[in-house]
Amino acid sequence: MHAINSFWAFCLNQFEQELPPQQFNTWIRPLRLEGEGEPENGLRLLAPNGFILKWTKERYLTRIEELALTFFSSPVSISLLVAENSIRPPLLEKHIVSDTASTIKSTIVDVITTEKNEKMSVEKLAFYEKTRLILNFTFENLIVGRANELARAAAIQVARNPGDSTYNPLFIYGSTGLGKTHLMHAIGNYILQYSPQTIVRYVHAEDYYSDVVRAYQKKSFDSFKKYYRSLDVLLLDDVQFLNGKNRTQEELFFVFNTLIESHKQIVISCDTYPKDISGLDDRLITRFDWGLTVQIEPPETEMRVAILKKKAEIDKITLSDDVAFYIAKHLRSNVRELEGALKKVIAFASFHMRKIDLDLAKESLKDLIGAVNRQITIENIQRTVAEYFKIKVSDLFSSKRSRSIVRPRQVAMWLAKNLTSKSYPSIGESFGGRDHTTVLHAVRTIESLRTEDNNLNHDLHVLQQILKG
Ligand SMILES: Nc1ncnc2c1ncn2[C@@H]1O[C@H](COP(=O)(O)OP(=O)(O)OP(=O)(O)O)[C@@H](O)[C@H]1O
Repeated sequence: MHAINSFWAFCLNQFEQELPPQQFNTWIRPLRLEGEGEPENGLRLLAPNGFILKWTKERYLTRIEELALTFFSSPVSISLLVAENSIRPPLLEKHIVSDTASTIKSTIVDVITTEKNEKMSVEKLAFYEKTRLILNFTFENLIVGRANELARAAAIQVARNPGDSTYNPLFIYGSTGLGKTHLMHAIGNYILQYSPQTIVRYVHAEDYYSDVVRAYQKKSFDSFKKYYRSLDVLLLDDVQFLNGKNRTQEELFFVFNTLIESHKQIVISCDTYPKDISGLDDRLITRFDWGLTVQIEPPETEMRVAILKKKAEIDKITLSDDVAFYIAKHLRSNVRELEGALKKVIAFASFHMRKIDLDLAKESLKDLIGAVNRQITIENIQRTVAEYFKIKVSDLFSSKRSRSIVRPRQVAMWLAKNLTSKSYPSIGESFGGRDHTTVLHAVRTIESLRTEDNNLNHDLHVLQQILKG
């Protein structure tokens, strides 16, 4: 691999660890390296459009420069440019000319127009950001197989005819990491591609809940309601997170009714079938069943291989069949895990300046695959953490709130999330019947603390080594 390619693989890996996935996927992942070459010629990064260019320059360029200094031990010139053949929605020109209807419409059109001239106000950028759509999550990038063909077909119908009552709401369910979020973003991206004036908003249920709380605190319920009720397409992800949040559910109930009555499209994702969602108002559950409910199942081996090849192709990496089969054979439960493995292989190859072959894949994944085969259990994690921090296992289940207990408990939850395939609710259950939001909070706390706390990082490292054996 060329030095610059290796550096960019290193950079991607680094950003992925430092940024929340949403930010990484939106701003860093779409950047492409121009050409290949030696560091003396500098690093040229291509952004697919003006917004990404501006945003990345403002927020991440300094960090890329720092990483270059670490990697090459000398400064490297870095230029960020808009890709010349950046993809534009086919109907865009028509919309730009003909669409003068409302301020919101023209704002979107303005934002898109600026891809050419790069003159962009922060408000417009923020407005665009409001859709929260990950540009790479498209139908083109989604591999189809038996596991998701029905869900994908339904999603395409929705994207072509948003608001059609046969598919409204579209309810997509399946366990974690199987592509529900990807499919929702694909719907949003497709609609905006062909009809950029549509007001599309992707929102994770946790963020919807935060919006409700903020509206309460700021006494801005009117604008909250107005905003959500003005959407043409609402994509609500992981609705199971609204478990027990009654006030938020009530708000959603009204939004739901308003949108459906005015033939606006709603797409919802969840980890279970509507009737199995716990802690959710029956009125909502019944409504979730009004349109079409589709499931995504874990992909079979051939589909896992195809997904790996597609991901490699997006990253401009050649992946031979034997390597793809090796990874697909060993990691079966979800696609996110597969992607993680592929990234590990790519990073390993770039660090060691080696080509990706079966030996390298085996070497770079021996910990991961060993760990999966050894089946790390939550009980095992609890025992190991208790021993390590010299507390009792029962303290991890208890409601004690002293710091000496709370932190190990959070660490144990973080390890459970990272080393097992258990969902947040099931981890909560294993820690004395706690709510999944407690687990989510613990995982986020540890994620954020570890970036600045070296001792904590060390503890996490050692514990993972012990658990992986
Ligand atoms: N069929 C597929 N083809 C290509 N990539 C896929 C496919 N299914 C899933 N992925 C990828 O797997 C990763 C995880 O998918 P995603 O986040 O959509 O899962 P999810 O079902 O929403 O998970 P969660 O319930 O944890 O939110 C994403 O990077 C997505 O692009």
